[in-house]
Amino acid sequence: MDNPLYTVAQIRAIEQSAYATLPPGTLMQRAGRAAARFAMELLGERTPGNSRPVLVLAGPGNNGGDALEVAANLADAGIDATVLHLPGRQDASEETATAHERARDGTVGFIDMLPPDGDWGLVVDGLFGIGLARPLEGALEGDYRDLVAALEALRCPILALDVPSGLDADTGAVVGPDGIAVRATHTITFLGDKPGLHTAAGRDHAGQVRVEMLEVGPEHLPAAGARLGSAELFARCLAPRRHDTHKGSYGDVAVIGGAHGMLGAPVLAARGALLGGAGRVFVAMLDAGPGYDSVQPELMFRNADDLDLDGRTLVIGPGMGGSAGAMRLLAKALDGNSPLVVDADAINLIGASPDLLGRLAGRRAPTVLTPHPLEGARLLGMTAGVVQADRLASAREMAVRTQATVLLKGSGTVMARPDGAVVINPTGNAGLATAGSGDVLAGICGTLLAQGWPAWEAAIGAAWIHGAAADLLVAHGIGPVGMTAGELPAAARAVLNMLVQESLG
Ligand SMILES: NC(=O)C1=CN([C@@H]2O[C@H](COP(=O)(O)OP(=O)(O)OC[C@H]3O[C@@H](n4cnc5c(N)ncnc54)[C@H](O)[C@@H]3O)[C@@H](O)[C@H]2O)[C@@H](O)CC1
Ligand SMILES: [K+]
Repeated sequence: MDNPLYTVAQIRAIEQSAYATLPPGTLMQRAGRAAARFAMELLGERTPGNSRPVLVLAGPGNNGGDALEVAANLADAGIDATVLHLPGRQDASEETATAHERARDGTVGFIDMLPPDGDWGLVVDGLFGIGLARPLEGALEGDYRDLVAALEALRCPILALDVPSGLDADTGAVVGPDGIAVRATHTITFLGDKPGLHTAAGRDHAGQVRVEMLEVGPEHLPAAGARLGSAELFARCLAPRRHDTHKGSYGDVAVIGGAHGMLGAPVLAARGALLGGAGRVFVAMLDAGPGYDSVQPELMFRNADDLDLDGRTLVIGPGMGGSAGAMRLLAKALDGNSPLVVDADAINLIGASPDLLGRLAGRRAPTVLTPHPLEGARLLGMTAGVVQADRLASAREMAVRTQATVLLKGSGTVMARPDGAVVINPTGNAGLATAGSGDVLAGICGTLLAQGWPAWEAAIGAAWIHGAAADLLVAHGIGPVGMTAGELPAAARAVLNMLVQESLG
């Protein structure tokens, strides 16, 4: 299944192309019908026979027109719908004006302000969609800010039309330095899915996303530069294991890191690599550390300076620090021909050294970088805030500068390639916001490279499997609160085996 993600500019182009073949207002009417159906599903799910009214928030533009259509459709279905309409200063479009008339002519109720004691069965957010041009603000502009803040206190489902109001559909950032956006439980998005619903603040604001194409056919759709991840994107790498194999058949991983005081990081990465299926896994410590891992005694511990790096997949950086020794080892790893995952301190070192960056960009072997936003920011010479403001553009820029596959961690992990292709990972949860989970991810990425996966599939697969492992743990009550990184490798192993099993059909 292909899950394209379109920019606002592309959605506008799809709209224009489709409108050229349709009578005016058709798409808005279709959007209104589809969203009203979704609203009724949500009302039905809550309590059968729920008679609490639906509050529909309608803004000044066509997103508000969609909302008015929803209200009219709900009223036609006998549902008590109340519209809070904030018309704005400019004239509404013809379609929105028509939708307004339709709602006015029916049994829809209209109010001017949110009653303090409203008891709603559902709120429909049709304030702003892809036309949001600036942050939501106060009094002069119709009290959008206070209205959205007041929704936070409601306990009913909130269905956002197209995009939760206040969220940037391209980036997933809340618009404005001190901005606010609707926190929806569900979003029905029109004419194609949008990256901003799946990364940065997007996942928290969009809730569950349903894509509604409004009967617009594929001939109107452009090529997407970004897509939402799925197991199908790496399915071709999921080979069942043959009987006649041995540990050498599944690759060696060496995790290089572990300066004094940070010895756990490479061990976590190594456990991720081992349970992810590599034949043999080494932990190459920079400083004297433990001789073995009592939890996972299969791991082989070496001094980093003594380990032969050739013929192994390397994961370099976890807990590595920034010593001269670390730098020397990193230069050696970058110059070699081994598949490589560059993580944590190794990324910081590259960010501070044009020489190391040059060696990285000159590599030929498969290479994946796994920065979190701050490491990514160091690589680009900017702040983490700037990276987060546009995660897709930042990841693309990192991929261009490093000529490597980049996996930018965070809610809605973004994978980017130097040619500009982007995938946003859909799995995972807040349980991953814990020390060491990134080390395990680097280990999983390394183990997939060691088993022969190309860099792109290894990055997409590692993010997907790591997130799905966290989702599996949550399903068993292990998180999101209190999930630990050490619990991830076994869960990732379960996910990987399930995927292999499923790939057999
Ligand atoms: N693109 C399409 O083909 C379709 C679009 N539809 C809907 O139309 C929406 C886009 O409509 P519009 O382009 O009218 O844009 P919006 O309805 O998202 O908002 C634009 C309006 O809001 C005002 N505005 C923007 N930011 C503001 C702010 N912070 N405070 C106060 N006012 C602000 C603008 O001046 C303009 O009047 C989509 O998101 C979707 O919901 C649907 O009708 C289906 C078809
Ligand atoms: K909206």
